[in-house]
Amino acid sequence: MKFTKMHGCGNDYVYVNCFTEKVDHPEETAILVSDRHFGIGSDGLILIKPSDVADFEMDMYNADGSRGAMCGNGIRCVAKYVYDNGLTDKTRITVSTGSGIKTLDLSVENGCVKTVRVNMGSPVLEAEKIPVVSDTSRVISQPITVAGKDFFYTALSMGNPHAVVFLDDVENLKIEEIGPEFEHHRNFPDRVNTEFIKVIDDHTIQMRVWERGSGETLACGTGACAAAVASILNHKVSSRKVSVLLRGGELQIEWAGEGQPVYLTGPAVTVFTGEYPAGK
Ligand SMILES: N[C@H](CCC[C@H](N)C(=O)O)C(=O)O
Repeated sequence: MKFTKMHGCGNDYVYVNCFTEKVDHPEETAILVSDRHFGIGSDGLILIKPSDVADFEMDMYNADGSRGAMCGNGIRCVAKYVYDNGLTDKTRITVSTGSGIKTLDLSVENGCVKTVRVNMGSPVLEAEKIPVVSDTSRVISQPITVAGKDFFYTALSMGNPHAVVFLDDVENLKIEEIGPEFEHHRNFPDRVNTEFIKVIDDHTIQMRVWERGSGETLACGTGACAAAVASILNHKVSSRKVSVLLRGGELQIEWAGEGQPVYLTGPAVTVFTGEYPAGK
C-alpha cells in the first residue's frame, strides 16, 4: 500500500490515495499503521476516495480503528494532497465526510498548498444530537464529576462530540489520567473528544486535547473549533476570531454566532511517502 504521511499542527495521519490503492480492512489497517514502534506511526488513517456528491471523499479512522465522522486537521491535508498531486487544479474544493460536505479554500505558494480555510459547518448544541446525557437541553458550563473530581464543561458537536473544560493551568494537567476518564464517561454514549482550555486574552486560548480513539494529540481541528465556540458562548473571549495555541502549532477559528458556520484556517504539511508493509 503506497501512503503519504502528513500533518496539520502535528496531528499526523497516514493518507492513502484510494483512486489508485485499495484498503480492504481500514479499521485493522488504522491500528497497524498508527503504531509508533511497529508501524508507520500516526494518530490514525485517512483514505482519500472518489465521490459522487463532492470533489472528493475523506474516510477517517482513529488510531484505535474507530471511524471518525470529521477531522479538521485531516481535511486540510486531504486538500493539500489532491492539489499537490494533480488530482485537482481548483483552489476551492468540496470534500464529503461522515458529517456532510465541507467546502475548502486552498492558499497556494510555489505550486503547493500551504494553508487551507475550511467551512466546518455550524456547531450542534442540542444535547441529544451531540450526543450527551444531560437533564438540560444544552450543556453550557454544566457540572460533571470525572474520576472523583468536579469540573464544569460545555458540550457540542462539530460533526463529532466534544467536551470543553476551562482550567487555570493546562501545562501541568495530567491529561493521560483524566483524558480517558472523560472519553469513557457515562455522559457520552459515543465517547467524546475533550479539550482543556486556558484563556490567554480576549482572542487567544491555549488548548490541550484528549481525542476519542487516539489519546492526546498535538492538535485537533474540530476540537479547536469546539473550544473557540465554547469560549464565545461562555464569554471567555470577546472576539469572534480566536487564535488557538496548541502543542503542535496555532489554528485560527472564526464564528459569527449561533446558526453561523465555524471557519478553521491552518497549515497542512507533507512529511514523506512510502510503501507499507515494505517490500521483502
Ligand atoms: N478523534 C476524533 C476524530 C479526529 C478529529 C481531529 N483529529 C481533528 O483534527 O478534528 C473523533 O473520533 O471524533
